[in-house]
Amino acid sequence: QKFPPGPKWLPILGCAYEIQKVREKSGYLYKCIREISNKYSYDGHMVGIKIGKDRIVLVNSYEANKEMLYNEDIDGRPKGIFYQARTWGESKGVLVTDGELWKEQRRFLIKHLKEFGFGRKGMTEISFSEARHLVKDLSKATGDTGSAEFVMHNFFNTYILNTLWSMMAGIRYEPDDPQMIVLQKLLFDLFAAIDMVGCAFSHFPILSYVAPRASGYTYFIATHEKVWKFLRDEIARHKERFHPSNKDNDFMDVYIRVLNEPGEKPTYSEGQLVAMCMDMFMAGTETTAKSMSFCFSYLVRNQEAQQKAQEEIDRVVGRDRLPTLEDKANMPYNEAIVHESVRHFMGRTFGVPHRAMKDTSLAGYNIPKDTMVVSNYTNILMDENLYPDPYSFKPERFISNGKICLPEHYFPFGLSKHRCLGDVLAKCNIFLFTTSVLQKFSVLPVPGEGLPSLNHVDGATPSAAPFKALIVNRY
Ligand code: HEM
Repeated sequence: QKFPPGPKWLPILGCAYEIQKVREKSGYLYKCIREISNKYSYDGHMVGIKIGKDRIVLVNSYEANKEMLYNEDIDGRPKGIFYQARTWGESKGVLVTDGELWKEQRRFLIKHLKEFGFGRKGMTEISFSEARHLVKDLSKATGDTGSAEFVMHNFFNTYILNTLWSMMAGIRYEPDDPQMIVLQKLLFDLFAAIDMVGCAFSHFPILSYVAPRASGYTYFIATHEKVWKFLRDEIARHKERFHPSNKDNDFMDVYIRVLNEPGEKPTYSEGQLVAMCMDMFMAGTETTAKSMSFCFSYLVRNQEAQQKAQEEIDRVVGRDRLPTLEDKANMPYNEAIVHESVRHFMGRTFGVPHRAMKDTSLAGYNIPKDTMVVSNYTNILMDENLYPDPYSFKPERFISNGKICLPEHYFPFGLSKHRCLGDVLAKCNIFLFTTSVLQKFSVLPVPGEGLPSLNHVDGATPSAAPFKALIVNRY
C-alpha cells in the first residue's frame, strides 16, 4: 500500500518484461526509466518497480532525492549475490556496505589516506605530476610531425588511476603497462554489462546456477578474480617488505600495520583491505575516466568551447608553465568544463543504490524494509527546465557574472553520509588533465572519420562511445 506508482507486477518477473521492452526501444536504461516515470509517476517524485526479487524505487525529483539522502532509515546498501559475490559472499569494502563496518572503515580510509596527501596539497602535487607525464607522453607521440591520432574514450584511465594508486599502494603505472591494459579493458566491459541496480543474475539469483554464462555470472566472477589477484599480489609484496620499525609509505602499509597489532579488531581483515582497494580502484577510476571521455568527446564536437578554454589558459597561465590547481580561481570557464563533464556522465546514470533498513516513508509514499532506493540523476541533471538544452555541452551554464555558480540541484557526488569521498580528487584530476592537454594541444576530429558519435556505452558507469581524435601541437 502506498508504494510508489509504477508498472504492474507479474508473479516472479515483477515488471521485468515491460522494463526490458521499453529499454530495447529507447536503447538506454536511463531513457527507459524516464519513459516509465513519465507514464506512471503522477507527482514526478518517484517510480516503483520490481525486477525479479528486487523491489526498486527510483527517486526522480530534487526534493525527494534530498529527503532520501538525508533519511537515515535509507542509509543501508543492498544485500544479495551481486553485492556480495564481488567480496567472496560477504559484505566487505566501503562502496556497498553499511552499519558499523562501513562507518569504521570509511573513517579509517579517509583519515589515513590524508597522511599521503588525499584531499590536501600532496594530492594536487600528485595530480600535477601525472598531468606532466600526460603532456610528455603526448608530445613524444605527436613527435616531429606535431600531430597523431589517439583512441580517446579510455585515454586518461592510467593517469587517473596513478593519482589514487600512489596514495593507496605507492605505485604508478605506464599507460602501456600490459597488465593495466588488460585490467582496464576487463573493467570497461564489466561496467558496460551491468547496471547500477544490478543485472540478470542479481534480479534472478537462480540464473547463477542454471545459466551462469548467459546471465553474466561467470564473467562477473572471472573479472573479479583477476582484480582480486592483482590486488592480492600487491598486498603480498607490501607484506613481504613490512617491518614494524619501517615508515609507512602508503595506505596498504598503514593497514598491514593495524593487522599486525595485537588485539581484537572485528571489522579489519586482509579481505577487507582487498575489498577497499577494489572499491577505490573501481569507484575512483571508472567515474573520473568516463567523465573525461564525455568531456573530450564533446570538446572535439564543440571547437568553440575548446577555443574559449584555450584562450583562458593562454591568458591566465601562459605557455611557459603547466596549469596548477591555484590557477582554477582565475579560470571559471575551465572549471565549468569540469562540472559540465561530470553532469554529462552522471546525467546518464544512477547513484549507488541505497537500501531501506526498516519500513519508512519518502515524499508521502511507503518504502518497505529492504527496498532498493536509487537516485535517478538523469531526471535532475538532464532536466530541460533546470539545464536548458541538456544534451549540449555548455560550460557557461555554471557561470554567472564571470564566476562559478553551482545551483542547489547540482549534486552529482551525492549528499550526506554516503557522499562520495573522492569528489575533490576527481575534480582536481579533470581540471589539471584537461587544462594541461588543451594548453599544449588542440583536439580535433580525425579527417575523414566525422565527429564522435552522440551515442554512448550504457552500463553502471556510462562512457562516451569509443572515438578517435587528432591531437595537434599548438606550439
Ligand atoms: C566524476 C567522478 C565521480 C563521481 C561523479 C562520483 C559519484 C559518486 C556518487 C553519486 C556516490 C554515491 C553517493 C550515495 O550513495 O549517496 C559515490 C560514492 C562513492 N565514491 Fe564517488 N564519484 C566520483 C569519483 C570518485 C573517486 C575519485 C573516488 C575515490 C577516490 C570515489 C569513491 C567513492 C566511494 C568509496 C563511494 C562510497 C561512499 C560511501 O558509501 O560511503 N568516487 N560517488
